[in-house]
Amino acid sequence: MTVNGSDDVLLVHGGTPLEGEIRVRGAKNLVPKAMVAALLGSAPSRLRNVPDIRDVRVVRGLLQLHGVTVRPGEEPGELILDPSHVESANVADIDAHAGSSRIPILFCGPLLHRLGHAFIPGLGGCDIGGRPIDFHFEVLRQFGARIEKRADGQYLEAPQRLRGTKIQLPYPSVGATEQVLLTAVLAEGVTELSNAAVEPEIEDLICVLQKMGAIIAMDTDRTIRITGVDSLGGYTHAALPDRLEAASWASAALATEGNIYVRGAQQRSMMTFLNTYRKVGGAFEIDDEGIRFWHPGSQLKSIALETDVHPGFQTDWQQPLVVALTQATGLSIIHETVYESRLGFTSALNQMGAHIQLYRECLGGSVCRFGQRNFLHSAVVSGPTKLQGADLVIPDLRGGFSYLIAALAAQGTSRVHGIDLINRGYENFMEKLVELGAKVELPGKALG
Ligand SMILES: CC(=O)N[C@H]1[C@@H](OP(=O)(O)OP(=O)(O)OC[C@H]2O[C@@H](n3ccc(=O)[nH]c3=O)[C@H](O)[C@@H]2O)O[C@H](CO)[C@@H](O)[C@@H]1O
Ligand SMILES: C=C(OP(=O)(O)O)C(=O)O
Repeated sequence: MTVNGSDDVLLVHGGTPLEGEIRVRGAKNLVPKAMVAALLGSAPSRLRNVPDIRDVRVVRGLLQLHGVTVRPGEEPGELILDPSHVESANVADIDAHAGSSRIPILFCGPLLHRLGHAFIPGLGGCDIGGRPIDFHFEVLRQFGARIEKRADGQYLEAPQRLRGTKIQLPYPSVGATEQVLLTAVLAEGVTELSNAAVEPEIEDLICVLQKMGAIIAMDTDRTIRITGVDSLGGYTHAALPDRLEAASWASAALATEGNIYVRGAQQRSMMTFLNTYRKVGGAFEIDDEGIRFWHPGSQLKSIALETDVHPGFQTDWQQPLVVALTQATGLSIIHETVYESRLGFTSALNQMGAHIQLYRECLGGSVCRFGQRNFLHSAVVSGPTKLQGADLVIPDLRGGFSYLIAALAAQGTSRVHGIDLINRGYENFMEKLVELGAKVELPGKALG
């Protein structure tokens, strides 16, 4: 199969159910962070189940700039990361990665421990809200770091060894929780973090750090206690599978009336999604190797859905599932409580024939942080509606995959622009589409 991932328009001829088997590998929201954790060790680490996605390549490049040797291991998807010669990197070289991903912010703690200073370029990531990083800098200051914002990025230094501290996050931020973990493990003394995020990817990062020699206790009330140690070793770890990618394919099966076996999908990290999938009328069957998702042929049912921090319904599951909800009978209500601007992608679905109305109010069970603040963060989806092919421009990672699903479910041909963005978090997605029988073409290229 030859696929040139740098092409940026995909022609999608819709109307064919996706059927077959694909495999998901390690989670986009864990693997790059486990790679950063390797910086903290005094010995090489071995990370398995690593997907070939852009966020991994960005972190690999940043680690190499800081003297970490990163090479493939013996088995496919294995990386060996050797931090024996960590060194300062040239600011201009780091800055070349500006805007590429959100992971560079997590280099702060490890670099402060290893070098006493760090430079963090402007962050990238999906444009789905303001995405401030104030919690990150506040906690780093509490550990004793000094931070200076300049035009090209953030300059940090640790005049002395960072000290454990007591932290209460204003909101259970995934990134800020990881920032605390990656900093506290080598800080002097105990750190107590309350209102922490507890996503499965965070638990897996804690497993990685524990393998390296860290002492981390998780309470049931979102409190994490970390007892700093003087040094850490390497780890051998198989990354947990990508529950976000798995749910995207599950939504694709539902929207296209298909049947997809997602090898690698795990029930434990997807329980909330599976409950919702069942309420919508989707069918699934779980075995030891993965989960089969399919449309059972009966009408899909409308639901009320609120995104939330784990164990709630993950916000990254929302956009692909909304496409399937355009095919459900009745009114579905979506309340997005994690990001204030994650529903803008629906305007293109409306151009395709969907009926989705956005609201500033908090629709659904609870009032969220965005309630009185003028953000269109609730939606009512009225279905079922037939979708027609259209010209689509991908706005963000999950929105992009949602447009692919919509185009595949639609009658006629769609031109999906900006598809390279999907390579940031979906490994070999075009090969997978072809394997599932999708009729897709890269203009001027062979896809199979
Ligand atoms: C690479 C990665 O793992 N990305 C995931 C991570 O993003 P990320 O770690 O960036 O998301 P956070 O959990 O930090 O953000 C959640 C909310 O907190 C706010 N916030 C966050 C930090 C801060 O300093 N100040 C602040 O106000 C954000 O604007 C957002 O409204 O968790 C999100 C929530 O599960 C997922 O959607 C992303 O896929
Ligand atoms: C929002 C996402 O990712 P990031 O935080 O990397 O932008 C996502 O994976 O859907």
